[in-house]
Amino acid sequence: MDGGSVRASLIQLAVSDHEPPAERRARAAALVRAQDTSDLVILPELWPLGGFAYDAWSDGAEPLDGPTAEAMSAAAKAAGVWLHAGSIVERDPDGPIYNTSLLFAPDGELAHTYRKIHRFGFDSGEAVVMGAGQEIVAATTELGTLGLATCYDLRFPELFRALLDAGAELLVVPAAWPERRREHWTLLARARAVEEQAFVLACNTAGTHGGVEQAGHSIVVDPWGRVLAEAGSGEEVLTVDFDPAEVAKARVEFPVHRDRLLGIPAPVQRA
Ligand SMILES: O=C(O)CCC(=O)C(=O)O
Repeated sequence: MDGGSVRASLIQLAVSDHEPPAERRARAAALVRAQDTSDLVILPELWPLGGFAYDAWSDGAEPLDGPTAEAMSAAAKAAGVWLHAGSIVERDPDGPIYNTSLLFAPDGELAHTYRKIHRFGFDSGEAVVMGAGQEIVAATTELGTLGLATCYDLRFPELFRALLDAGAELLVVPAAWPERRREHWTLLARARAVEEQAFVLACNTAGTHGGVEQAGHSIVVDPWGRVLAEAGSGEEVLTVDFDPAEVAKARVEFPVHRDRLLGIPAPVQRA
């Protein structure tokens, strides 16, 4: 952090079916280590196995001290950054598998985890084979308070309102969002930034896996809904500098949250 400014790097990793997870893990770790001038580094959702590679999840699931966590902890420490390492398929020895995000501190400690609350897939995939997270996670760091959400969560404004109430200033959203609905991705990222008057740092996947082309277009939006940076479709590292103090300033300058109706009146029944 330099004079109030935070540098964030979003690693929009390409995920394909032909790259073995161990190779992708080594590649991701090298990319994280290279971001040693950043304060915060972010990877996408389920990048070790693939967000749509359902068949690989059961065998490839890993515990919170598994190979991905180990590699990411070492990479965060080597680069000296806060690392939101995207999410893994977490094997809970006492329960189902989960879509779990990992946040590492600059000393390599696993500071927070977040199990995705809204599972995507309706009657298939994640919605069927994974457990749902039950906890809202807002992580206090020297960069600001990070509100954690994952991919499909972006469609549920009530989660982001709860993150606001928990103090979130930077909303971090790793994703494996398909190209087919790319307009929704950028629109919802901006909507959440405007509603919560917060920065949104949304890191998507590139490439094609499990037969699903990914949208890329990772995006960083400021509390006024302005797009500070947006990636293209392929693999890239999107780096942006911003001042987290802009959140408090925006909330004072345009104090919309003051007008929240916490007890919305019941609908009027008409005969
Ligand atoms: O909501 C969408 O359109 C995509 C969500 C998704 O792909 C996911 O949550 O993994």
